[in-house]
Amino acid sequence: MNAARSVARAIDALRRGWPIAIHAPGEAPLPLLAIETADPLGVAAFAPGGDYPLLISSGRAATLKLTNQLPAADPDTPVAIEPAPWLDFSTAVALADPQFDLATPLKGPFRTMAIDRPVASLAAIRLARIAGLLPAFVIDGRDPEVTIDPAAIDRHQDAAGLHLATRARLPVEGAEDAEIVAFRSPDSADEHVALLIGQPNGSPPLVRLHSECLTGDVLGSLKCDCGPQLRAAIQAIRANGWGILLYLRQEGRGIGLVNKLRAYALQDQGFDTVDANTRLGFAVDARDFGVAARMLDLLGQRDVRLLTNNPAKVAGLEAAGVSVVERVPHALPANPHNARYLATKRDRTGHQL
Ligand SMILES: Nc1nc2c(ncn2[C@@H]2O[C@H](COP(=O)(O)OP(=O)(O)OP(=O)(O)O)[C@@H](O)[C@H]2O)c(=O)[nH]1
Ligand SMILES: [Zn+2]
Repeated sequence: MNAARSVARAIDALRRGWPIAIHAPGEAPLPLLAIETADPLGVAAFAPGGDYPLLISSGRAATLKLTNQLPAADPDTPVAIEPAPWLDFSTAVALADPQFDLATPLKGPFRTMAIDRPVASLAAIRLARIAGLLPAFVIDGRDPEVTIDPAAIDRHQDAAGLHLATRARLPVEGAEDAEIVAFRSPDSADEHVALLIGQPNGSPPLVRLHSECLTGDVLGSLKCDCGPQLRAAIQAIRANGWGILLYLRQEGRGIGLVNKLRAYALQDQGFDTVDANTRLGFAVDARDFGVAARMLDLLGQRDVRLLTNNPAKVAGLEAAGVSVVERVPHALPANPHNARYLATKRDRTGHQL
């Protein structure tokens, strides 16, 4: 089966609570069922013996103190938990979902076990993020119908298939001469867009990489700085003469809307934006700026002036072959609701604010 189709089928199955199996070359198949969408009947059908191991990510395992270590350098690193008589469905949910961490003490003890299918296990954690689900699975049940090769999941992340789909004039507030360009890829359903503002004048464009933030961009959330940054970027590009705003469909720094809102719920409990992502089992920043580099390439731009406070964006673009000739700061005034978020970005994720 075509790789893109197999990823789409696997995502669909996981989101419906159906099992899938990951077949990595040279490894035994890894059957799995996402805990978030499972129910007791589904688990009983998948693992009729009632004795099943779980697979979670290292950040979640470190939060649960299941490993005597900090999260692994690659936060997608998988950790397997041994079957135990007290590991029932509600305990599996508690291991997967941090929302009740503070309220309910976990039954236990839980022991980790060696990962015998490392390629498939890592692919499972990545697939959960792509599907917008918590990275936690019941594993080693009955061999399911839907199967997927980890190479298909890697391809899903690859920007090479991205192409220009269409373009049109789009007058926007602050830039009435703008043009919108939409991109598509056969490997992923995300439709990224670029807003081209002003006319090229021979100098490198002023570029803003904006990651989707439904709450900030559309609803006017005061918890982050996305909405004001989006509008200020259009103004700054217009004032510069010309440039490009890339609107990247990487909601929640790449973990998806629902997981971002789970992170917000953890922030309501007092965790900061960094620890909230880790408790959920995700990387602090799961974005891939290769997509942005490919869009710039398709627009014929290899040298850019980048509007950002985030050195990781500069590094990510450079690693993907774009030359960032200048970083232009893009800080906006704080409000009482986002002051801590901005301070965390400055103190913990290297933002130059
Ligand atoms: N996971 C998570 N994502 C968040 C949170 N707050 C905002 N975001 C997401 O962060 C992204 C916005 O980050 P950006 O403004 O593009 O980038 P940045 O890394 O802050 O760097 P700048 O270019 O300096 O703004 C959007 O996808 C938001 O949805 C949060 O608390 N948790
Ligand atoms: Zn935001």
